[in-house]
Amino acid sequence: MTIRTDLDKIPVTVITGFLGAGKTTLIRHLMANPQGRRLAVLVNEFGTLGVDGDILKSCADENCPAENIVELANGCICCTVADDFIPTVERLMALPQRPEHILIETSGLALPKPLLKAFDWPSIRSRITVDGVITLADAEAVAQGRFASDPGAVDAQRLADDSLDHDTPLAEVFEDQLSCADIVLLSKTDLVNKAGLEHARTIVTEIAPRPLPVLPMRDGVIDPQIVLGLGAAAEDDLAARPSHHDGHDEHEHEDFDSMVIDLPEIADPDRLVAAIRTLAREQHILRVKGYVAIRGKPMRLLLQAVGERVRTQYDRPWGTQPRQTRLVVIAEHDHIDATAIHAALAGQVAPRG
Ligand SMILES: Nc1nc2c(ncn2[C@@H]2O[C@H](COP(=O)(O)OP(=O)(O)OP(=O)(O)O)[C@@H](O)[C@H]2O)c(=O)[nH]1
Repeated sequence: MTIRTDLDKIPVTVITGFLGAGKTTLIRHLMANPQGRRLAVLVNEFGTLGVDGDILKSCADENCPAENIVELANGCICCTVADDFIPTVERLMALPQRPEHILIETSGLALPKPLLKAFDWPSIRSRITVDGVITLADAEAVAQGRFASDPGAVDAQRLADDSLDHDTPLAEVFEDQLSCADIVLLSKTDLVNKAGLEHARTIVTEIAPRPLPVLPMRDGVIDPQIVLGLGAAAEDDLAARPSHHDGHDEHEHEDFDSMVIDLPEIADPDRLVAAIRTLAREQHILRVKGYVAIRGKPMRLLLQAVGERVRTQYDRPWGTQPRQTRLVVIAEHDHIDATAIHAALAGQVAPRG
């Protein structure tokens, strides 16, 4: 273990990437393989339901106890810097057992650059340095052109020129996240073949404003020595990380909406999954996550959907908690039809009695 004095800056790794790219899965892996470091984790979610924080707290151990895992829910880390983010980081630094490395998971819709700028704040700058920005990109989604439909036309120049802003909101977030990266991890390699992986790599390379290491990753498994300890001091290197929102103090999240759906017990998990797949196709849903109460099952079902890919897992008994289904749904604002989504999910509720 490294010996640290109070004069040493605490390294922070920012883990970013679009909704559902696998950020929480990577952090779980890093928590399980901390390389002797005492960790703290700050997780930011777009929706109001703290699913990621809950998942991470269930992995707490002596290297990263539950009090070292904090959530900034219902927001965008980049817009709440002064009010929420800085005080939270200061709280982490004041823990009796000072963390030796802090991992920050941004929400999948956050632009990482305003966050990097926060590390320039006087109270933070002298005590923390951004060791690196790790950007995850879902290899299958990228290869299918879900972010940049015409990769040949993607020109890094456009990032610097507001007048050429023809991007979709999805593409803008994706490009900003790549622009900030020190390393790009192409996640979910099990869902693509070799050609798909190479295609995704080409798209990322064309979008990135400078040459970057692009590494494949499955189920969050990567040698922590590759992603931690980069010493990038990203806060000193902002100009090399262009953003669509450079020059704007504020940015809007109106392009995306989240809704929380509360329901009683669900009859059949397979039919619920099928209904979510149909919704993802027809309502352009980007992400669904939360907990489901299945009639007759003592365990709660953790449900995660990224586009049409749905994963479920019974994670723990309900115990004394009310058996209630609660899902957060995130979609593009122009496409979301809250009534249709609610009706389709309510159709899966178990009949009374
Ligand atoms: N097939 C496959 N699924 C994966 C892999 N990594 C993560 N997933 C799944 O993808 C879903 C989203 O993973 P998360 O780690 O929650 O993604 P995230 O980026 O933290 O999601 P948000 O915080 O909502 O943006 C989960 O169902 C994971 O189990 C992988 O390598 N392969």
